[in-house]
Amino acid sequence: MFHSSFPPFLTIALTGTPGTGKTQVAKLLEAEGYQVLHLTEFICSCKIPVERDDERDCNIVDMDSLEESFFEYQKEKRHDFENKIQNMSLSDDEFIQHTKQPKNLPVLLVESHLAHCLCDLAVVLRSHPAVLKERLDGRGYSEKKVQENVLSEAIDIILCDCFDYCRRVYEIDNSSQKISDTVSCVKELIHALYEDEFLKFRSFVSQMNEKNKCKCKSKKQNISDSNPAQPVVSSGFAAKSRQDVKNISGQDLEDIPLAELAGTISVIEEEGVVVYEGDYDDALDETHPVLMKYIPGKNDWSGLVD
Ligand SMILES: Nc1ncnc2c1ncn2[C@@H]1O[C@H](COP(=O)(O)OP(=O)(O)O)[C@@H](O)[C@H]1O
Repeated sequence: MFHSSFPPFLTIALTGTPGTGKTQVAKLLEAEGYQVLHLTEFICSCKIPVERDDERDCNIVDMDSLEESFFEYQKEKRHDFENKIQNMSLSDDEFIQHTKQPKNLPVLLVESHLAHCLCDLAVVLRSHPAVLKERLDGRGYSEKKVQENVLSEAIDIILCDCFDYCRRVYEIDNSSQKISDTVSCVKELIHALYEDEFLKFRSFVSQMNEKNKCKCKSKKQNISDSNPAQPVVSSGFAAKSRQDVKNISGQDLEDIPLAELAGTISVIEEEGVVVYEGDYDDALDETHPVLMKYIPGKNDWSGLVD
């Protein structure tokens, strides 16, 4: 019999271009009791090797070393969670109720523009380039650094990156939101995501038991196999605001090979919306990432919860 005594413990990336609000949102969630890892602080406290790139005015982190330390940390967090629920005997419904309390939600939210490289689920905070520029101008960054970040947001660099690493990707556009609304969006999303992963996991376990198949390779892989292949549509700032971005950053997007910047995913513009059509197979073990745009109060979770 396939047996799993513990429900899943998830790590979810809270990622986005600098200035999109990751740190502030994560701090507010932490204050409510959610488990948050601020990756920049973690990199310092674990003494992960970092090289300075003076030309681009940024730090380059040794990702192998970061991965190693992060997976150890994640393992500890999962063990803590398993120890906590070890002696509770809750039905599935009771367990889901239990997780409604932030401190009981078995989710580690990892906040950083690198977080999606370490997690297989991602929430991407997005801000319109004009809004982002205003926020970054107030930070005392060099003009070049502001331009680079604004451009990166305009052409969905972080979002595209997420498709290389994550099996489920969600974006929240906070350009015209109050920060408290963004926090509510993230909360609703991570609870719904947990419930969905939990139900899929349970259904997987019972299917395995029914069929009495012990040969499953990995729980995670099988759960993600049930995601349907879908074309992915982004908020497409690049397409909507080519001229805006040119005005703001002084760079002409016409000169930039978008598909090249977007890595393995080719970018096609269709009627003002950027459609990503990708051959994700190599990067994602034949699974297809699912991108959902979060619209406050309007999301239909039926596509998410089976
Ligand atoms: N809806 C919003 N969501 C997130 N941040 C917002 C929002 N509106 C304004 N902000 C402001 O944008 C800034 C984002 O900064 P920060 O959280 O440090 O971004 P990051 O960590 O992504 O670099 C903060 O000053 C925050 O108060």
